[in-house]
Formats: sequence, C-alpha cells, structure tokens
Amino acid sequence: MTDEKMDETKKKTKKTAECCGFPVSIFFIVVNEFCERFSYYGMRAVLVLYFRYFLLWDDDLATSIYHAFVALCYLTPIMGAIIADSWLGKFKTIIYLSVVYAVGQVVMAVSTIHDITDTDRDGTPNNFTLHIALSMLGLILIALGTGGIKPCVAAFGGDQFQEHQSRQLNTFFSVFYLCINGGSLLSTLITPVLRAQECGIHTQQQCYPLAFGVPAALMVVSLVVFISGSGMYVKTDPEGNIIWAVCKCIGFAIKNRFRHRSSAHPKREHWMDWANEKYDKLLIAQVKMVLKVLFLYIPLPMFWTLFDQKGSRWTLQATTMSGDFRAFILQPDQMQTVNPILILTMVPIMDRIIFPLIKKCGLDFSPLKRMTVGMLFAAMAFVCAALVQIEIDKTLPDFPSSSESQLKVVNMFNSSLNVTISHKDTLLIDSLESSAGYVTLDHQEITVSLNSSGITKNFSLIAGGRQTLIIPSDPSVMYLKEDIKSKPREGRNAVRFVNGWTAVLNITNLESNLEPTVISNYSLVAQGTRKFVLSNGAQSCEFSQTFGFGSSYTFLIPSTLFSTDCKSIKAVEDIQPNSVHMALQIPQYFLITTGEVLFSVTGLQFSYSQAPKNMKSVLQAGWLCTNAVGNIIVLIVAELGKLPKQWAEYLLFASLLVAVSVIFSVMAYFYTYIDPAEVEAQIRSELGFEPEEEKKKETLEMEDKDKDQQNEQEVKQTKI
Ligand SMILES: CC(C)[C@H](NC(=O)[C@H](C)N)C(=O)O
Repeated sequence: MTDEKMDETKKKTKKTAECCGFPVSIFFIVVNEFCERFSYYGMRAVLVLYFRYFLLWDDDLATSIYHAFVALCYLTPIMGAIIADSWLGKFKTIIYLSVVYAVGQVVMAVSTIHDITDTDRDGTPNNFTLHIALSMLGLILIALGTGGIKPCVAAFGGDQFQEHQSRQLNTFFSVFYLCINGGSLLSTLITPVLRAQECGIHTQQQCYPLAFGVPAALMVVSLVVFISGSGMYVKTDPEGNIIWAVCKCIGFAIKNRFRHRSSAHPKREHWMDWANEKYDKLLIAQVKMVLKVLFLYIPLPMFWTLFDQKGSRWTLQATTMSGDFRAFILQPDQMQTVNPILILTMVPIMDRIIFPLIKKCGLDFSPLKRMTVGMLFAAMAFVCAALVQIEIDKTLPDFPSSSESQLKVVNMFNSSLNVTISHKDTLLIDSLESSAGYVTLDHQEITVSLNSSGITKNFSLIAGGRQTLIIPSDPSVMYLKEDIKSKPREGRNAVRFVNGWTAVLNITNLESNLEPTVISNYSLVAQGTRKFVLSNGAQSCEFSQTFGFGSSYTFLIPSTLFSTDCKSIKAVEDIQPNSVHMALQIPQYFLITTGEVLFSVTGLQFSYSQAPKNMKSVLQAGWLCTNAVGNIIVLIVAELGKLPKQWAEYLLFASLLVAVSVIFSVMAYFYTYIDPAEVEAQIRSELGFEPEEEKKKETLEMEDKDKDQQNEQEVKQTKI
C-alpha cells in the first residue's frame, strides 16, 4: 500500500472523541448552525421593511426582490456542493464561503447607514444608488455564502459519525433542526426590536445598522466556532470532479443508448447500463442511486410553495386581524415566530413519543410515508387559512370594484345639510357629522347639490377609488379628498384631521401644520391609546383615542375646539378595526409545522442516508433546490395567478398539494431503500477491489507494525 493511500485510509478510520455516544466535534457544528441561522433569519426578518422604508421601494418590488433573494439562497447550494465534493472538501468550503457570507453581512449592514450619504443631514440618504448597489452586493455575497455552506454543514455533521452510530446520526439531524429553529426564533424576535430603536450620527432614524449589524456579528461568531473545532473533525477528502464525472457518465449512457436504438441490440436492465462500455460499474451504480432520489424530488417544490407563504400571504392575512392577547400585543410579522416555537416543542415530542409509539403499534412509518403525510398536513393548513380568510372577509369593508366609486360626505358647516348626489341619493347630514358609511356609485361624473343653499357643483370621481367630500364652513368651496381603499399596512391605523377651527393648527403626529378648512394627509399610528396635542401657538388642548388594529379614522375639529378643551372633536370611523383574532391562525401554524417536521426533518435525513459517500453534499444541494423552485413558484403565482378571492387561492394551493402528494406516494411506493455503503461494498468486491473493512484491518495492522518497529528501535537505542 502506498503512503498516500495509507494516509487516506487512516483518516477514514480515525477514532473521534465521543461524549454520550456522540462525536464531540458535533458540538461545534450545531453551535455553528445556530449562529448562522440566527444571522440568516435575523437579516431576513427586517429585509422587506428595509426595502420598503429605507430604499423606498413599493410593495411589489420589495416582495419580488425578497423572494428572488430567498430563491437564490437555495439555488447556490449546488455551487457549494460542487466545490466541496470535487475540489476543496466540505471543511475548507465551509470556511471559505463563511468568510464570503460574513463579508456580505457586513456590507449589508454598512449599506443601511443613512449617514454615509446624508450630506444635507435631513435624515434621508442623498445617494440611493450607492445604498442599493451596496445592499445588492451584500445580498449576493450572503446568498453565495449561506447557500454554499448549507449542503456542506449538514453533510459534514453526518460525516462525523461512525457506522455503529446510526441511531445517534438520526438524533443529530433532529438536534441540527432544533438549532436552525432556535436561531431563527431568537433572531426573528430580536432584530425587529433592534430595528425599532433610533440611532444615527447626524439625525436619529430607525436603527437598521444595528438590526443588520448583529446578524453580521453572529456570522463571525459562527465562523470562529467552526474553526475552533478544527482539530476534532473527521475530514473526508474530495474525490475529484465527481459532478463532471457523473454528467459525462449520464451523457455517454444517453448517447450510447441512442446509437444502439435498433431492435437488434438487446435491452439493458437500466438505461444507465448503456454507460458500461466506458465507465466503471461503481460509478454507474452511484449515479443510479442519486438519480433515483433526484427523480423522487420532482414533486417536492410544491410543499415549499405553500410553506414559504407563511412569510408573505399569512403575514398579510395577520395584518387584517387583531393581535391583542391581553397580556401582550402581537405584531403581524411576529406571528411567524409561532413556527420555530412549535418546531422546538414538536421535534422532541415526535422523536421521543409519536414515532416510537407508531413503531410499537407495528405500523411502518418509513421516511417517504412521513413526507407524504407531511404534505397532507401542509394542505390542511391551507384549508384552515382559507376558513380563517372567509371569516376575515365577512368583517372587511366592501371596497369598490374597478368600475365603481365610493363617496362619503363630511359636513363641517354650522347646521344640517341635505346633500343630493346626481339628483338621486339624498343624504341628511348633521353639522360636524359624516354620512353613514360610503355611497357606492357605478359612474364617476357626479353633481352635488346642497338643497337649502342652492349650491350645485360637478365632480369627477376616481374609478375604483374611495373619496370624501368635505363641506367646509363656506359650502361653496366644498372639495374632494382621496381616502385609503385598503387596510392600513402592518395592522396600524390611518388617521387624519379636518380643521374646522378658524386658524392654522399644529397637531402632534402630523407632518405639517394644518390650514383652516383643510383635511390632512393620513398618519399611521400603532395600536393602543394615542394622545394628540392640538395647538395654535397661544392655546393648546389634548385628546386621546384608543385604536385597535387596521382601522382608519377622520377626526373632525370644530370651531369650538379650545373652549371645549378638545372634547368636541368628532371621530368618524372610515374603516373599522380588525375584529378576527390572530389566535385563529394558530391551527394553521400548528398544521404546517407538523407538516414541516414530517416532511423537512425527514427529507434532510433521507437525502443524507440515500446518497453514496462521495455525493452526500450533491444530494443535500438537490434537496435544498426543491426549496428554491418552491420559492420561484410563489414568485410566478404572485405575479400571474390573481384569483379574485384570497380564500380561493388558499384552497387552490391546498388542492394542488394534495394532488402532488398522491403522485409522490405512488413514486415512493416504487422506491426501494438502500444502504449506499453496502451497495458500494458489494460492487467493489465484485470488481475485486479491497473491501473497506479489509482496508481498515490492514491500516490497523500497519499502525501496529509501525508501533512495534518504533518500540524495537527505542529498546535498541536504550541498550546502546
Ligand atoms: C428551510 C428549512 C426548512 C429550514 N427552516 C426552518 O426550519 C424553519 C425556520 N422552520 C432552514 O434550514 O432554515
């Protein structure tokens, strides 16, 4: 045996330090994963808000770039796997790409410092191009890093286990999953709080640098932890450009099959056997194993398509619900933390109680069956989401269709008015009151007549819009103001004021002073009791209003404002607060998380156990790719599939997933589980290669011989 070969075999049979049956090196790997996931999910939690409120992108652009970034993060694992399996090995790949990742996080954090381009010190950046360029660079580096290391870390963890530790290996994947979710839970709770702080050099702004800076620091910690375990790892060397070899082998098999397509040539058991002429049996067998698993993956993206809508559609659904849990208030985006919380409780319950119980009952709950059941749970979650949506829809205002217009009338005149719209609808409105709700019109050109005064005016309404007609103290100057026609975002409340007082007013929460007879723009206020101070310089008074979630109010300020100490201010409710409680989302979160435990944790283990030794990262990457495709489907559906009712879209997704899970169960039925190591060993022995066990024995014998020789020499030297 050559020295090189001996070194390699020694490495493979290296004894690792153990604790409770687990390799000690695993500790560094799971801590590394925890910090990395904290970094990733922490950054992701505030990313859309950064796009929306710092870069000032609109909702659509912000959501599209967000999903494109997530998709990229799950496409880059292929690159990581290629680098690891065919060039650097998993250990070095993790280190190099973690450096790229940490640099990306730092660049991203720097891009959020508004002071770097805020030359006029007004609190907003002056060179958006620089901020956008930096953040895109940061995101690309992060996607390369996080995606690149993702297939390697799980597979590298698996490599630390010896053959006799298969039970511990399964536990490792569960603990690994717990760490992912522990990191995700903490970061999604912490980074939004950091963002809500105010910071800045010249002007105080929402503290995005801190919200992105902490994840960057955690990524550095993750790298340091991983390097610290360096001396303890089992590091398997890359086995040449395996992906290229696999592609060439498949290409040759297809070409060869095509060349011998006439019936004169006998059929072969498997189409890959057409590569027999040129490639060795072992490689062909390995390719067959990988292809069999990759084929099974084809239906899987549909699961992720549903799963990833937690962060988008479900969060939007939560914005139309009430988050008042009495003891605490939950913000719509915080509802997502229910998923990692449930994962942290359910993985141990499943592992310790449910699966052993199922086994005890003599039921066969094989990995592929678990995954199928997982898909059905996810479909049920979407049925629940549809039911909740139907409840919410009952409480939502009837917003106008694209051909309709809606009109509300506010009377600031000092006596009641009879307002006739287009000679048809007559509304009697008291002073300092509004019409009851909106009048829906199917035409836009209207005539408004104030019957008592004989004033008549023509207006052109906005098609598909909501507007308020303000009749001020001088009715002849009545005017229209556009209203919001959807629930205010993030469960906040939209408020505005009509100034019926005789002079300019300063109102807290409003951007600028309010001229007499004018209606202000909307300001957004959070849930809870809010205080407004109104002043004219000489006098002031304050009034409070308690807000729920997602409401809209117009406050009418009378001419008697200061004499009544603000008590005469009238609140007109334009959009009622959300009344369906966010707790109703818990069942759907519970179902999707059960689905995730059955589908995702099992899929991770399955991808590792069914892969040949030299292609473990490749299959991990294939598994993660199903996630990327799922996200791309979300992007496409968001752009194209605009169903008129949200509940119908949820039901459509649920039915699609049920159909896909049926197809998957048929495919799974025909799949036979294998032990790749056994298959490889068998082929090796058929081909007359030395079996691994023999190699091990030989290495140990060589080591013993080396030791004996050393001892003999030492004895001789002592004698001399
Ligand atoms: C994408 C995976 C399913 C996994 N995510 C989770 O476990 C979430 C937080 N429950 C990950 O690897 O990030």
